[in-house]
Order: sequence, then C-alpha cells, then structure tokens
Amino acid sequence: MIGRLNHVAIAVPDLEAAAAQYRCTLGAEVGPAQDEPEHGVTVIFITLPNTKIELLHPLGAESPIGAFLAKNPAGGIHHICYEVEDILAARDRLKASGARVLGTGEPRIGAHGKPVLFLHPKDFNGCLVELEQA
Ligand SMILES: CC[C@@H](C(=O)O)C(=O)SCCNC(=O)CCNC(=O)[C@H](O)C(C)(C)COP(=O)(O)OP(=O)(O)OC[C@H]1O[C@@H](n2cnc3c(N)ncnc32)[C@H](O)[C@@H]1OP(=O)(O)O
Ligand SMILES: [Co+2]
Repeated sequence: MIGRLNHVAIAVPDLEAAAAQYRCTLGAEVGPAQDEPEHGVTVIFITLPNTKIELLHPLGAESPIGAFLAKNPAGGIHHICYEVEDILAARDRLKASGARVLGTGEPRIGAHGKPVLFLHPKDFNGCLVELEQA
C-alpha cells in the first residue's frame, strides 16, 4: 500500500541555523521557509536526489511539535512520510487493522498542497507516520 518515501521530518530548535547547515555544510538544495498555520509549524524542505528532508519548527502556542522539542531540545527525527495512491482507502484499511489515525481522521492539506494524515507513533514502532496522497 505505501509507496515512495516522500520526506523525513526533523524538528529543529533554530530553523535558519539548520537550513544553513544543510546548505553550506552539507551542500544541499534548500528551499524557502513556509508557514503552515493550520499545522502549527514552519517548514523548510531540502531536496535530495531520492527524497526530501522537512525541517520543522513550531508556529504558535498550540504547535504539535512543541512538546517534542521540549523533550528533545537539540531537535530530532519527528516523522516519516510515505506516499499512498488513495489516502481514504489507506486510512480505512489502517483503521480496520487497529491503527489510530490522529486528529479528526479526515485528511488535511499538507505542505505540498496534497491531502495528509498522521498515524500514532505507538502503533508504528515509536515512529510517527504521515501519509500523503501521491
Ligand atoms: C506541514 C504539514 C505536514 C506536511 O505536509 O509535511 C507536516 O508534517 S505537519 C507536522 C506536525 N504535525 C503533527 O505532528 C501532527 C500529528 N501529531 C500529533 O497529533 C501529536 O503530536 C502526537 C503524535 C499525537 C503527540 O501528541 P501528544 O499526545 O499531545 O504528545 P505527547 O508528548 O503526550 O506524546 C504521547 C507519546 O507519544 C510520543 N511521541 C510524541 N511525538 C512523537 C514523535 N514525533 N515520534 C515518536 N514518538 C512521539 C511521546 O514521547 C509520548 O510517549 P510516552 O512518553 O512513552 O507516553
Ligand atoms: Co511532514
């Protein structure tokens, strides 16, 4: 059911410092900062030959990554995002298998303008999983 690895997300305490490290130290192609108020984050995407890295920083007091950064003040890998052909079919199959779909359970539009859903990390070996419609 899952397809390509769309991105690996890293929560960072200093977005510009992290972007500069990827640009200057690692020589990667670094995009602009994008505020995503509906998701409570500011993101910067780094394009690699085979996938993307999503640098995440909290936006607003209710950010879903606030608690994560409080527990991991130096930052850390926050989630992985897999592409799926049909996000509603994937959601229904996962729910039937007992996985917890986070939030309302309805897809929301993500940073790439496509529907996304999140699955509880406790149901996936301690790893928060994002699904994005391909
Ligand atoms: C820009 C849009 C989009 C895109 O298009 O790419 C994004 O990527 S947005 C990214 C941010 N959005 C989200 O993360 C939404 C989904 N997240 C959530 O709903 C919550 O953050 C959560 C995963 C349900 C956790 O929230 P909460 O229960 O309030 O936090 P706790 O701190 O109490 O955590 C409970 C439990 O789970 C562990 N945990 C939390 N986050 C992670 C994580 N990222 N990876 C692994 N484990 C995680 C946490 O440690 C707690 O465990 P215990 O201490 O053992 O109970
Ligand atoms: Co993401």
